[in-house]
Amino acid sequence: MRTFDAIFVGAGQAGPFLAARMAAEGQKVALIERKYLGGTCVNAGCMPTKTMVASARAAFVARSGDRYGVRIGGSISVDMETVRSRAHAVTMNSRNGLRDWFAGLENMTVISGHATFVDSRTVSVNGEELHASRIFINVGARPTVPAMPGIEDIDYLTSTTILQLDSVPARLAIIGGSYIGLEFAQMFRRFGSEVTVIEKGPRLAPREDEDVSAAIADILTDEGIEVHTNANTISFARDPSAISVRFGDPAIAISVTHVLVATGRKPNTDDLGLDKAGVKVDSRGIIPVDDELRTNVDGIWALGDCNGRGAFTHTSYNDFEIVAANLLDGQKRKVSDRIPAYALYIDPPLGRVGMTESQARQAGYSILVSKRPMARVGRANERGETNGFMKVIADADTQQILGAAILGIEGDEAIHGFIDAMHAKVPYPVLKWAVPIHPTVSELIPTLLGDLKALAHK
Ligand SMILES: Cc1cc2nc3c(=O)[nH]c(=O)nc-3n(C[C@H](O)[C@H](O)[C@H](O)COP(=O)(O)OP(=O)(O)OC[C@H]3O[C@@H](n4cnc5c(N)ncnc54)[C@H](O)[C@@H]3O)c2cc1C
Ligand SMILES: NC(=O)c1ccc[n+]([C@@H]2O[C@H](COP(=O)([O-])OP(=O)(O)OC[C@H]3O[C@@H](n4cnc5c(N)ncnc54)[C@H](O)[C@@H]3O)[C@@H](O)[C@H]2O)c1
Repeated sequence: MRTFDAIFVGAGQAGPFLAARMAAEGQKVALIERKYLGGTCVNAGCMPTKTMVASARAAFVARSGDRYGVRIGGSISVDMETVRSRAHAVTMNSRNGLRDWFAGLENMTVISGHATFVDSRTVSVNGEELHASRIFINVGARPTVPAMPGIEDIDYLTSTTILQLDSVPARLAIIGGSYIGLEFAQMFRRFGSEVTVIEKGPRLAPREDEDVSAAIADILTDEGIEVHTNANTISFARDPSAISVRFGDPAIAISVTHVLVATGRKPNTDDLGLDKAGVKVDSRGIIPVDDELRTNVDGIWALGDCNGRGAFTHTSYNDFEIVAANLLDGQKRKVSDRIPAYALYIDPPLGRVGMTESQARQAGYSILVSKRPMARVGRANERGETNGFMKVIADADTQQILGAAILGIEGDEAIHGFIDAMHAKVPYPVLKWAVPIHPTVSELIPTLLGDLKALAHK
C-alpha cells in the first residue's frame, strides 16, 4: 500500500488543478483517471463541440456570403473528416498539455485506472491500495439514456459517440431539446443534415423563460430544423435501411438515418464503492455536499458535476477554487456565493446569469424588467444578424440586478457585463452612467437598465 497526502479520483475540471496546487506546496498527491486527462470538457464536451460549432458557423457564413456581397463559386459542402480531425486536434492539444504539465510536477503521481473505495481513507486501483487522509472525488457524469420502446434495437448516438462520425448524417433525429440537443441540432443542420428535434416537454430549453424558448425555436426552425415538443411517447424501430421514430399523440412517424439521445447526464458514482467509504448519494446518484464541498464523511470532498451544485466546466473549476482557498489559503469561500451563469452555444448564443424572470416572480420579488430586441442593436444590424433579444430583471426594492439573458450575437461575451455587476452587487442605476464602446452589443446595457419597468405578469 502506498500512502499519499491526498488522492484525487477522476481528472475532470476541478481535481487536477487542486492536485497541482497541493503538489506545488510540497504535498504528495495521487491523481487517478480511468480514461483521459481533462475529463468531459476536454475530450467529449466543451472543447470538441465548440470547435465543431466553429466549423458549422464557417459553413453558415460561407452560405450567407451572397447577402454580404461575397460571391463564392460552386456549392458549399462540409468534409466531416476535416471537421472531426480539427476537433480532435484541439482536444489532443489540451490533453497532452495536461499530461506534460503533470509529468513535470515533482510530488504528483498520475495513475491510469478505475478507482474504487475500500474504506474512507483507502482506494483501490489496478489491484493496488492507496491510502490518504484526504480524498477528492471529481468523477463527472455520463449521458443518460431513458427507457424508450425499441431504443436498444437501434444504434443510437450519444454526445460522445456523435463526435466520431466521419460523414454527415442524411437525416438526424435528436431526442431532447436542451443544451446538448440544441447545439448538435444547429451544428448538424449547418453541416447539411435534415434535423428533427423531439422534446418531451412543452418547449425547448425548458429551464429558460418562455420568451427565450420561443426565440430559440424561431432561430432553429428558420434554419430548417424541425421541432416537436410535448413528445411524450417516443419509440423506435429498425428497418433495413433506416430507423423509424414514432412520437406524440396523435402519433407522428419519421424515418431517419441517425438518432442522437440528448436527455441529460448522470453522475459516475454508481461504480465507485461509495458505500464502503460511507459516502451518501441521493436517488439521482448525486453526492450531497456542504457549502465548502465536503461530503458527509470527514476527509472526503466531491467536486464538479457529481455534486449536483453545477453542471459546467466553470462551476467545476470554481469548486477547485473554493476548496483551494479554504484548505490552502485560510479563506472561507462558499459555493452558495456563486451566481449561476452559463451559455447555450447555438448561433447566436444565449448568455445567461442569475434568475429567469419567472424564477424571480415565483421567488416573490417586486421585479422590474427591461427587454430590447437585437433588431434594435446597432452592432447586430451591421452584422446582418438580428435574431434574439436582451433582457434584464432587477429588484425594485434593492435596485440589485436579479438576472439577465442575452440571446443574440456575442451574447456569451456581453452577458459578462451583468455577471460582473451582479458579483460586485452594484445597484443598477450606477451602471446607467457607464460609457460603453460603440458599436458593441454591450453598449446597450446602460440603455437596457435605463428602461427597467414594473410590468404586469403576462
Ligand atoms: C457535449 C457537451 C458539451 C458541453 N459543453 C459545455 C460548455 O460549452 N460549457 C461548459 O461550461 N460546460 C459544458 N459541458 C459540461 C462540462 O463538460 C462538464 O460540466 C465539465 O467537464 C465538468 O466536469 P467534472 O469536473 O465534474 O468532471 P469530468 O470533466 O466529467 O471528468 C471526470 C473524470 O473522472 C473520470 N472518472 C470517473 N469515474 C472514475 C473512477 N472511478 N476512477 C477514475 N476516474 C474516474 C472520468 O473518466 C472523467 O475523465 C458540456 C458537456 C457535454 C457532454
Ligand atoms: N453550453 C453548455 O454549457 C453545455 C452544452 C452541452 C452540455 N452541457 C451540460 O450537459 C448537461 C446535459 O445536457 P443535456 O442537454 O443532455 O441535458 P438537460 O438535462 O439540460 O436536458 C435534457 C432535455 O431532454 C428532455 N428529455 C428528457 N427525457 C426525454 C425523453 N425521454 N424524450 C424526450 N426528451 C426528453 C428534457 O425535457 C430536457 O429538455 C447540461 O446540464 C449541461 O450542464 C452544457
